[in-house]
Amino acid sequence: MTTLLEVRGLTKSFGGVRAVDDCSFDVEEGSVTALIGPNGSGKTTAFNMITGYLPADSGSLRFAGTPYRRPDPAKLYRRGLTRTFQQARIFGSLSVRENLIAAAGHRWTALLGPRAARADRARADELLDDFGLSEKADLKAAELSYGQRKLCEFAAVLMAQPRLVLLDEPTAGVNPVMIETMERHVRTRNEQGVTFLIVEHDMPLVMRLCDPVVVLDRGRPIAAGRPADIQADPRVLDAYLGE
Ligand SMILES: Nc1ncnc2c1ncn2[C@@H]1O[C@H](COP(=O)(O)OP(=O)(O)OP(=O)(O)O)[C@@H](O)[C@H]1O
Repeated sequence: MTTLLEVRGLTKSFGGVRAVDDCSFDVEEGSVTALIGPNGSGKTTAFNMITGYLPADSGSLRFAGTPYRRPDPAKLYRRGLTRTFQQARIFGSLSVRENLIAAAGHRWTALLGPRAARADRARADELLDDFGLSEKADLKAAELSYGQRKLCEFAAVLMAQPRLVLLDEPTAGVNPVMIETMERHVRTRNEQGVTFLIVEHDMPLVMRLCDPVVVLDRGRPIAAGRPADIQADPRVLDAYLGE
């Protein structure tokens, strides 16, 4: 296996709170890696630093062999690292299809001509079909249900054909059918070669879907390994019981 993402010594404090503390871990290409930990253990802050949405106080990362000291979200996106958010970030006033086309990242589609525009539209329609959203394609995204917005955002981040997708709580607040749907899409894309790093609180889902599992506690990784080993690790049990 090759390492797709190396996180080294990431640290971030907010005032007196050290949210992420000398955090290092790897994401192997082809894996579905989980990042778990009790509430407030620094998962989202780590995601925000990895994707360039928040500057780190110190630390670095390497993605696909390239080091990034100050990662920039747009640059990482073009290189194949993308993410979703806890609260899906979509453009409510655009149609569902337009959200996907916008996410293709071809800012110059108009200049590239109608062929490029047709290719983006065709890919958007293919993804909408895969995600069961074809019937919603022309609706304004604001009209989607909460779970459908999450699906729309997931489909949109696939437009740029990423190598690594970070999902921040993909199943938070969605119904059990939607949880299964999300799981199925992660599995399918992973079989097609997409690597995932997932923050998730639904432990049965993490145990079914993810390997390895990295556990954060107070901003530091305290364990990393196979789901069964993580479940039985006393340090992990202590971290969750102490929550
Ligand atoms: N912008 C901010 N300003 C101040 N403190 C922050 C900020 N963002 C996060 N924190 C603090 O940093 C710590 C880590 O928060 P973070 O949201 O990264 O944890 P988390 O593991 O993602 O939590 P949860 O599972 O509840 O989403 C918490 O103590 C939180 O209150």
